[in-house]
Amino acid sequence: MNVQNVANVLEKVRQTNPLVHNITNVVVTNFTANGLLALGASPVMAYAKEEVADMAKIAGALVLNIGTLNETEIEAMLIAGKSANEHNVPVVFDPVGAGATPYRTETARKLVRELNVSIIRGNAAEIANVIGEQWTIKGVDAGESGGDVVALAKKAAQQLKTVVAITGKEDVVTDGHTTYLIRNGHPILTKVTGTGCLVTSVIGAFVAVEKNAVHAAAAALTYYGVAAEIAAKEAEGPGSFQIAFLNQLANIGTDDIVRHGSIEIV
Ligand SMILES: Nc1ncnc2c1ncn2[C@@H]1O[C@H](COP(=O)(O)OP(=O)(O)O)[C@@H](O)[C@H]1O
Ligand SMILES: Cc1ncsc1CCOP(=O)(O)O
Ligand SMILES: [Mg+2]
Repeated sequence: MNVQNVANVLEKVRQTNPLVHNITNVVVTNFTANGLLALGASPVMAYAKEEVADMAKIAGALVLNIGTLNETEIEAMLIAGKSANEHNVPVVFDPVGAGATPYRTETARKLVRELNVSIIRGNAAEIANVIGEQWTIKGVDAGESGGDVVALAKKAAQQLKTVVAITGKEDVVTDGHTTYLIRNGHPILTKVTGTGCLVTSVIGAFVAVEKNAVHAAAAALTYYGVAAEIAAKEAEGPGSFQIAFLNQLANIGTDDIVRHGSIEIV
């Protein structure tokens, strides 16, 4: 996977407009739908247990996010996830806040235990908590906490038998064997709520068209980071950044990714 491959996967998303079924949190719902539309994907949010199995099976990917979890929603996630698994629809999981409360941690573990998750995407602290590792958060950016993020990602991938994407100052994607490091993005992403949740759904759109889950996640994170870098140049603060970022998710193309993308195997 190199920058040209990243651009190729992006073009495939834009040409095929994959349906991404999200069961996500109430904070980020609108931003996620708009971000997926800007990318060129087709977002749908569907939560009722009566319909999630039917929606998941026609989707290109199912994205599960426990940001504002409750029992009704978790029940729907399990029904949707089992339907996706039966119909070979990839499941992408964001364990928002794992470690913050026992309920979140236990629910995240239950979902990865009971479902076949293709990709789990979180910050370092969340991924560490899902696998029961100690991880100290210093400041906002868990990725800067001094721990070995690559080692953590590999350990999580081997333990959970899934592709793991850890985001932060640098992003790591691994299946436990092949590991990519992506050095794109901008610190202002941490000043807009939902930028982690949106990138998980963007990974969903990419894995809908690129079946190699490591390649899909690495491509999505590179594209996302480049869009953020370009948007940050024209933003005065978090407010105008959010708008500029949505614009750049739609506007950037092959040239921008080839020029600014930073993706390497480590
Ligand atoms: N310090 C940083 N510098 C550059 N990009 C960052 C930084 N922190 C986070 N990002 C980017 O912000 C996006 C969201 O990641 P993150 O903040 O880790 O998610 P979450 O909000 O779930 O904790 C990712 O694309 C990541 O690469
Ligand atoms: C603030 C908040 N509270 C519960 S979910 C949520 C959004 C988290 O979004 P992200 O993980 O993308 O920063
Ligand atoms: Mg998050």
